[in-house]
Amino acid sequence: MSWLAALAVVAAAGVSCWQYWRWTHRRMLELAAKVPGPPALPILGNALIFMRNPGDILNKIEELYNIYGEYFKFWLGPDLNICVKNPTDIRALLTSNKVNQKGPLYEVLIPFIGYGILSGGPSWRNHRKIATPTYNKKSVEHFTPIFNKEAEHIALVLSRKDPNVSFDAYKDIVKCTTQSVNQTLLGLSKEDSQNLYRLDELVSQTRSMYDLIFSKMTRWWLQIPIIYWLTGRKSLQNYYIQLLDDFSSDIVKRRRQALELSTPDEECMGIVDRFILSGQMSEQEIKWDTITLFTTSQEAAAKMASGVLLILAHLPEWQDKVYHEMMEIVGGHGPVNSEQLKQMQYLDMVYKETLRYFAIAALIQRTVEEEITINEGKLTLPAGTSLVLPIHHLHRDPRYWEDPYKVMPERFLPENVKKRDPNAFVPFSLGPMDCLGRVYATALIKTIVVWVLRYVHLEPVGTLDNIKLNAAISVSAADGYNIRTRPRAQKNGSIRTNGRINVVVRVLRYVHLEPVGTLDNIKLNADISVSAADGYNIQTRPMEQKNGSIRKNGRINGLS
Ligand code: HEM
Repeated sequence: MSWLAALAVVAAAGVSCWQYWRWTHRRMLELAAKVPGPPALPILGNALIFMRNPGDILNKIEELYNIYGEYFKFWLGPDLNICVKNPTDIRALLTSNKVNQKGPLYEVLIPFIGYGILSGGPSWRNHRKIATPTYNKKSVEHFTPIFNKEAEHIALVLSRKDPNVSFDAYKDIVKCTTQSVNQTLLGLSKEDSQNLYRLDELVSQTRSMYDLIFSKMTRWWLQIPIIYWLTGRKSLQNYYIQLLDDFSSDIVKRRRQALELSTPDEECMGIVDRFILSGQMSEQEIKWDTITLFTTSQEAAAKMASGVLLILAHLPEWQDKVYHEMMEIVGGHGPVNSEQLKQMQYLDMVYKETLRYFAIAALIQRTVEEEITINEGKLTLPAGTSLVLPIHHLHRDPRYWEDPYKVMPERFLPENVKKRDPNAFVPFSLGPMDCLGRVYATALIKTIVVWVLRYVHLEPVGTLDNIKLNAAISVSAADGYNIRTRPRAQKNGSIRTNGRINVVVRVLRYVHLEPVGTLDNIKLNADISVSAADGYNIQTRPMEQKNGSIRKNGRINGLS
């Protein structure tokens, strides 16, 4: 009997809480009732429809758009989510000062990276302000030599792959972006960068860490602590948190020691130095934002650079276009600079198509802080709504993208861009919480592509149709970025061998070779190894004397 009484009390308390919640949220409920969406269960809302793997979640959202149109709602427990796919409204919302907070799903990131630049919270604005100068155009210019060095190195690595064996380009490219980020954004020396504590472990574990975080975001029952613990996920989380802490502590320690000896120039100062020197952040905050900036940078840039290589491998005519454009503007060797990158229009088109197709942040979420009206005055979003903005779906909306599942860099030809709503392409998001690394990522990724194309010809594996995506935290090709590479020398019998321009080619660039005597019956000397007994006698004539053409001051114009 006493059990029944207790149960009745609990039930009554539950109903009272529910009634109280409905009363305090009556305005939200009233406005939500006007937005279409799938029927919701009590307490759970629509959480069950998101119990699926990361790739399928994108398909489910697409299905809901097809049923309910470009504005629809769903409930995750008591959390009202409204999805908006209208490009004009997306711009208005992302740039509105009524929508200046990240959404509740970012809370799942807090144990890993605390409140800060990516996860939002009270310190977001200040941390972002401190970090921003390292991402601007001038700073990125200073990073060019490091981008070139690391990109050349990885191109050489790719040129040594077996041309008959496919591999996941990401696994190599991420080493390049990691070393680049360490020596630029994080301000580390090459030696420090290569010896960071648990670096390789972190890079190789990032995907499983994202899967863990994403599973907690999308499976409601994992938010119940006892279930999280019982499924072993809590101890896995602890392992990742320790890994992140060890890694970031080592970076901050190294930078503190370096700063005791000297302070880098303002223009090329890394972010960790800025955090330390600002005197406005606790040690823990510095470590959290160091981790945030490390992973957002090296991992996103590597995925996107691998995506560009994958697309070029599958579209040989575009690979040729980009290659020839590169040879014309930059040439076969030497560093590439930002001015040259800007002139490479074909490369830019392929890059943009990659950003569209592999939109790294498939869905972003914000919290509506004050009521705001959209859809030409027809829809009011209540305060407290979690706004879901589907960059992935916007980038595949057939109203703006013909044959959206097809990879077609020509979509970004100027005449095609002109015809399209500019807000239909927002790979870096918009507004005050947009991507900080846009300029940085673009320069690094394009530099990598230039160097790789110089060294190798990219060849496809399988087809490009319907590549499966993994949308956990940041989008990637679920089965990897699989390609084959063939050194350019082997493909067209031309000049590059193991990353060095063949000596003969270099000589031919500088001089015209002329004979001495005849080639008939040359006497050989056969002791130990054969040689021309009377020597290899020739005459040389500098190129400009022969044809008055390109050589100036002993250098080949634009090439050496
Ligand atoms: C091409 C590669 C990249 C793409 C497409 C991209 C895209 C994005 C997007 C869409 C967001 C908004 C995320 C959200 O609201 O939840 C974002 C945020 C951010 N990105 Fe990137 N990103 C890329 C590379 C980078 C790189 C290389 C860096 C660092 C250099 C970086 C740093 C950041 C940071 C710090 C934020 C958080 C900004 C804030 O909330 O204040 N990203 N990025």
